[in-house]
Amino acid sequence: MSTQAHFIAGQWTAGLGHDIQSIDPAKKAVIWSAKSASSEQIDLAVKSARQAFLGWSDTTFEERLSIAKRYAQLLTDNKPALALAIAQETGKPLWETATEVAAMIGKIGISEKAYQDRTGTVENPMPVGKAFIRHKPHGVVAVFGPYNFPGHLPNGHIVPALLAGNTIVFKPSDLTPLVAEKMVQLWEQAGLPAGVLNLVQGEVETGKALAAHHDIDGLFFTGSSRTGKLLHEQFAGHPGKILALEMGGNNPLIVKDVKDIDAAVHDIVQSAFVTSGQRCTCARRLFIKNDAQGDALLNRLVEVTKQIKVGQYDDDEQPFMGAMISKQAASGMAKAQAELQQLGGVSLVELQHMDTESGFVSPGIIDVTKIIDSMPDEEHFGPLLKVCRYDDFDAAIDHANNTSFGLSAGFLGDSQEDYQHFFKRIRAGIVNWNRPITGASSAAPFGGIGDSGNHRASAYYAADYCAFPVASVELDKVTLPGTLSPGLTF
Ligand SMILES: NC(=O)c1ccc[n+]([C@@H]2O[C@H](COP(=O)([O-])OP(=O)(O)OC[C@H]3O[C@@H](n4cnc5c(N)ncnc54)[C@H](O)[C@@H]3O)[C@@H](O)[C@H]2O)c1
Ligand SMILES: O=CCC[C@H](NC(=O)CCC(=O)O)C(=O)O
Repeated sequence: MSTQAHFIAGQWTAGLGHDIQSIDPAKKAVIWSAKSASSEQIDLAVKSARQAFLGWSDTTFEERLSIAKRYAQLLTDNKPALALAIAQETGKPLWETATEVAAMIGKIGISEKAYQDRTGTVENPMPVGKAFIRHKPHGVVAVFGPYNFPGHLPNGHIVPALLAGNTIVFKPSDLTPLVAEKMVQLWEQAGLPAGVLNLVQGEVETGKALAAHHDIDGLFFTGSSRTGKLLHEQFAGHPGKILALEMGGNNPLIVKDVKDIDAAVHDIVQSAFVTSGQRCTCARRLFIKNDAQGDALLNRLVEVTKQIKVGQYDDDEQPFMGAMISKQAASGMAKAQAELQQLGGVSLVELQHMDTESGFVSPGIIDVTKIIDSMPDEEHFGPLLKVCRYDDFDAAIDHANNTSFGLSAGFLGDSQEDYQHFFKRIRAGIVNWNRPITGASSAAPFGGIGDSGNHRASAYYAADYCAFPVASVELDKVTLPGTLSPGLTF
C-alpha cells in the first residue's frame, strides 16, 4: 500500500486528488492504493523538473552515466522484488517479468552506446576554424507509460532522456502504479538529484493535465493509438515541442511453404499469445495458404493452442500465459470475439474468460477468411488470433497491408525469394523472417508507420528524440577572413 505516491522535487508526497488503486488481476486483490496527483501537484512536478534542468544538463555525460549505472546495479540487486511487483500488477508469469527486469538493466549499456553513436559530438576540420555537430537536451519532458511493460517501456524513454540531460515528469499507467513507484525509488537511491525525475500518479485526467502543461518541452508516449492520436491533436500548433509516439499495431504474419510445421507453429504461438497477447508487436492476423500443408499447419496450431498452460504468475510449474491486466480487459476480449463471430468469423479455438472476476482468458483462434474485407481494422489487445486462408501470395500481402497500422510483420517460409518479395512489399517498422514478431531487440530501432507511430522510433533510436542537434562553426579569435565578399572594404 502506498500513501506517499508522488515524487516531486525529491520528496515523496501524498496526493491531493481522488482515490486510486491497483488490483492484482490474478489474485483479485488490491495491492496499492493512494490519492491521485491534483493539478497543482502536476504543476509543482513540472516546476521542479524545470528548476532541476540547468543543473542536470550542466553535468557531464559521464556523471549522468555513473548514476544510471548505479541504478542498473540497484535493478540487479532488486530483480526478484521488481519482477514480483510486475507480476502482481500485470498478471504476467514470473519467468517473463524476470526478462522484463533484465531488459531494463540492459537498457543502460545500450542507451550509453546509442547516445554516443547517434547523438555524440562530431568535429570536422574547415579551412578556417572547425565545424562541430553537438546535441542538446530538450528540457523538461513528460514520459507516459503503458501497462503491458510497466518497467521496461517507460524505462526505455527515461534512461536515454536522462542520459541526454533532460529532466522528467513521469506519468505511468494508472494500472501499474506500484512498479513505477519502485522504479523511481531505485533512481532516488542511485543518487539522482532532486527534481530530475518526478513521478505523478493518476488516471486519464492526470495524463491530460500533464500533456497540456505549457512548460513541458516534449512528451514521450507509449500506449494505444487512440490516446496517441489525441496527444498528436493536442500538440498540433506546437512545432517546438517534441512528441514521440509509440503506439499499437494490427500485425500480420504470413505462412507459406514451410517444412517444419512445429517450428512454424511455435513462432506463431510465440507471436500471438506471449504476454496473453498484450504486446504491441503481437501477431493479430495470420495468413495461411489454402492447401494441404496449410490445413496441416492450422490443425497443429489449434492442437498446440488448446494445450497452452494459463495460470498464476507464481505457479511452481510456470504457465506460458498469465492473467490479462484486468477483468475488464479480459471481458473486452470475449466481447471482441463475439463481435467477430457475429460478423461471420468462425472460432477454431474459442477464447474463454475463465473466471469473470479475474483477468484470466484462454487463447482463441478465429477464422475470418469470409469477413477479411469487412472486419474492422482494430487492435484487439489480447490472445485472439484471426486466421485468413489465401490462394495467392500477393493477395495475402495486400490483405496484410490493408491496415492503418504498421508496427510489426512476419513471414514464415523456407524460400528466400518469397521472403524478399514479402520484404519489398510489406509496410511495417519491424519485419522478421522465420522468427516470432514479438521480442524485438533494444539494440535496434523500434517503431512503426501509419497509426503505429510518428516516425520517432524508440529503443536504439530513442537517443534521437531525446536531444536536438546543434551545428556550429567555431574559431577561437574573431578574425578577418582572407578573402572578403565583393563590395566590402576594410
Ligand atoms: N509501440 C510501442 O512501443 C508500444 C509498446 C507497448 C504498448 N503499446 C500499445 O499500448 C497499448 C496498451 O497500453 P495502454 O492501454 O496502457 O495505453 P493507453 O493509451 O490507454 O495509456 C497509455 C498512457 O496514457 C495515459 N492516457 C490515457 N488516456 C490519456 C489521455 N486522453 N491524455 C493523456 N494521457 C492519457 C494513460 O494513463 C497511460 O499512462 C496498446 O495499444 C499497445 O499496442 C505500444
Ligand atoms: O508491447 C510492446 C513492446 C514489445 C516488445 N518490444 C520491445 O521490447 C522493443 C525494444 C525496446 O523498447 O527496447 C516486443 O517486441 O516484444
